[in-house]
Amino acid sequence: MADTQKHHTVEKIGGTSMSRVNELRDTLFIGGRQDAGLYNRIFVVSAFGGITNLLLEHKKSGEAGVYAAFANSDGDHGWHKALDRVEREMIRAHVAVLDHPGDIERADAFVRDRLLGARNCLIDLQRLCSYGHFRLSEHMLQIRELLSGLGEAHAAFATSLMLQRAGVNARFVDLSGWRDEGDVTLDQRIEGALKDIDPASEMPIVTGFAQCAEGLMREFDRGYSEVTFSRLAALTGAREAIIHKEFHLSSADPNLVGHDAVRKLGRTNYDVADQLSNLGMEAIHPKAAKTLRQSGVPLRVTNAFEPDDPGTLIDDQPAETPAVEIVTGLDLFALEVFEQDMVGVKGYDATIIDILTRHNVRIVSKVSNANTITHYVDSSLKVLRRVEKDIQQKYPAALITSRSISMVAAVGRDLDTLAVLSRGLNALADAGLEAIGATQGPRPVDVQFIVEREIMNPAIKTLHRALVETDAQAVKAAA
Ligand SMILES: Nc1ncnc2c1ncn2[C@@H]1O[C@H](COP(=O)(O)OP(=O)(O)O)[C@@H](O)[C@H]1O
Ligand SMILES: N[C@@H](CC(=O)OP(=O)(O)O)C(=O)O
Repeated sequence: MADTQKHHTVEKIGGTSMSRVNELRDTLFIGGRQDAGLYNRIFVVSAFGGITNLLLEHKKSGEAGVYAAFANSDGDHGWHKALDRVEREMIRAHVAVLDHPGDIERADAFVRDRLLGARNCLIDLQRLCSYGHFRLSEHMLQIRELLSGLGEAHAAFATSLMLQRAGVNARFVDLSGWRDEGDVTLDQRIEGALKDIDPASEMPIVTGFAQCAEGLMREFDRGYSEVTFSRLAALTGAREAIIHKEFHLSSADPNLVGHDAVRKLGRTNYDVADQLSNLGMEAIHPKAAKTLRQSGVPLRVTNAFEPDDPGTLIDDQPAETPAVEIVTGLDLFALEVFEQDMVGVKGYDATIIDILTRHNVRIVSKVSNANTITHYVDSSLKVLRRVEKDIQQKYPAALITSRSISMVAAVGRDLDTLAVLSRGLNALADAGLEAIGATQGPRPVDVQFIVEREIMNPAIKTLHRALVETDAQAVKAAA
């Protein structure tokens, strides 16, 4: 790309919206724009909805995709079926968004070519590793990267076909490292790919996955396309970084609480965005938020399907009026370690954390008292069993239990004057819902309620009604 421009924006489209990318052609991409007005926008796209789940593993349920099937295959070929399924679903995804038979044919060929390449690569690797000198385990990360890159490359390719057909000078920019030899950093990968592109007259459609020496997967794992997006925005000095979502960033999931009950977040800050990421809401990947914040690029989250609405601006500003901004929930496990001898002895917590870190378990929150330490963790039960075994080995007398629970959190800026904890508990009790626990830290940015999994959704609705809808009415009445 020619010298640093301040005119352009970098815009990300997530998987859910990508599955409807045809609806965005005449609005977000083209709309009323003509000629030069179309450009100075760099798009970073995720794989079509559900494709990465099939390539790797399901983000929520953990159900095996190609990667997981290959990793557990012990030389058998069960993963081939998983790859066949990816092929069918990729084709289904682009058939749903492309109109022209010529484009569909090219996209079909693209899918077949890439999947055949990936399949052969995995077969060769499996054969090589049957010799014993080569360990499959040493290549798992590269395999994960090879597989995930397929999803974004496919989506970016199909989108550029769609736009070219509509007369846009769109260009497919593949950062996935396909058949590429170079060992480049993320910055070099991005700069190399953009160096001969003029965004003032071309619209780059960039893959959300970028193959690089740091290993996007190793550092960030799922949600990586926001990392590519934010790095690209920072590196090119974008005027604004924009994430397009299926809905406005709302006070709760509109699909759950109701489209009329939720309200759009007009503005919020990075502190709130970090809490949301921690709760799996992915308003933005925390590492991506950091990059944008540090480089001074403003972040906007919009509804992709309402391109005239400015959406939510995320910056470093404090709140104008304190309020609960979002109610969201997450299924977790409560890993409880109880030992009478713990009282007054140091080191238990550090040991548990050590073990959790070794097993790569994400800690969402924790509570402790004299003889019990409970970590609320985002993990599969399988991994948690290994964690329990390791802790038990260290502390043979400890009673260790893992219980499935949900955490429902109310997040907002400056919550300290709002009595969120007590009002939330009362609202739950009034609705006949029991909280197993509740916590509020000294920094007034979130309050967490622990409930049984079966009541997570009713608890979200109840807390949203009490803490967002009622407060909004009160503010309106007072005005
Ligand atoms: N507070 C919220 N605001 C908006 N959407 C939410 C919220 N909480 C959950 N969601 C859900 O997130 C889903 C996916 O969001 P989106 O960011 O568009 O997808 P992707 O992660 O694929 O980019 C939406 O369909 C919506 O049901
Ligand atoms: N498709 C990848 C990368 C990503 O960030 O997706 P999305 O933007 O749809 O959350 C994943 O599911 O992890």
